[in-house]
Amino acid sequence: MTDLRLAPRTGREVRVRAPGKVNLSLRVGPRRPDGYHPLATVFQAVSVYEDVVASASADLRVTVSGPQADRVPTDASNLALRAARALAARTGIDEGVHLHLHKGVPVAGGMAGGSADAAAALIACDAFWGTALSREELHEVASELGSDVPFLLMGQTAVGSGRGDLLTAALSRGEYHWAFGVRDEGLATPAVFEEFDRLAAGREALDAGGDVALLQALRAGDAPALGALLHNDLQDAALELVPDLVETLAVAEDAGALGVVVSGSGPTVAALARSRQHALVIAAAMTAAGVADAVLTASGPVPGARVVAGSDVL
Ligand SMILES: C[C@@](CO)(OP(=O)(O)O)[C@H](O)COP(=O)(O)OP(=O)(O)OC[C@H]1O[C@@H](n2ccc(N)nc2=O)[C@H](O)[C@@H]1O
Ligand SMILES: Nc1ncnc2c1ncn2[C@@H]1O[C@H](COP(=O)(O)OP(=O)(O)O)[C@@H](O)[C@H]1O
Repeated sequence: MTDLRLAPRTGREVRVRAPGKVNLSLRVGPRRPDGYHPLATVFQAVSVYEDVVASASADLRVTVSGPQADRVPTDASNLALRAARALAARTGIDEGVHLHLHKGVPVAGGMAGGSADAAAALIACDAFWGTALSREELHEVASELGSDVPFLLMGQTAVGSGRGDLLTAALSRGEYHWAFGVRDEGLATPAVFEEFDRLAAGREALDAGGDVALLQALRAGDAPALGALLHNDLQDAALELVPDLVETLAVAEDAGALGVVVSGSGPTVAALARSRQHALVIAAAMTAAGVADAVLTASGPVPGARVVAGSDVL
């Protein structure tokens, strides 16, 4: 029998899980003087996850695992480290933490994996350091870190305005099933907004009331209606930068998707399926046609960043 006193002492750790997202609708207005664009968006959190573990360390440090880990910076620019630093500054904490990120969300794919890491790191460090911020305070820190971070704290379904950080929960009935076509080569969000500016020069102001029918479809749990209403103003810009995405969208549509759309700033393609089984069929069609480097299936809506286990391991 193992003598527990001889086992390595791994110390206390806090585990947090945060989801990725898809923008069911993303409407973009003209660039503001501060460089951001006003958005009217409907977010859905989906069951593609980032797992973050906080444990003791003398300094602030991050390690990363998962299929695309080599594409994630581990220096001070890492969004999880930035989140830890922002929380420490706000609460006057002068302690270290080691954050390990296991990434399930595609990197630079328009599904907000980095923002999910930031949201998860906020929850993890808040529990690890015992700073016990309120939801409102966490939301404030989150919105300083990035436009998408507050939604990954909140999860489920929400309408976003401002630069995407002002949120109102939206009613949604039932479960929606997705297939995602992922590219090895990501797209940088600022580059896609720049391309949008180039294409949209002179276009109308933001159509903030454009999602009434989509929100009604969500309330009714009407997946076919939702599929027909999926919308992304950044899609043309993403297609301009990665023209092959047209084929990915077409293959998913031919496989019977209820609707297809580029997720956020892309290049991930999101296809709404009739069922979990149908999502697997669409994913297989994308793989067989060679129009995606990897495929994922998921469902939504799911909760935002939350502690899944925290223990004192002796
Ligand atoms: C496009 C969206 C849609 O949900 O998602 P992703 O595709 O990145 O996942 C988001 O607006 C991205 O949010 P996030 O990735 O947090 O962006 P931020 O860090 O705040 O901003 C990165 C850059 O994107 C541009 N940006 C972002 C948000 C916004 N409303 N207008 C912008 O012009 C700006 O150039 C900014 O410097
Ligand atoms: N923890 C992180 N995970 C992923 N990317 C990160 C992280 N921290 C910083 N980044 C940087 O942010 C970029 C985009 O982040 P990500 O959230 O994955 O994509 P998107 O904004 O398209 O949803 C990456 O290319 C990477 O350089």
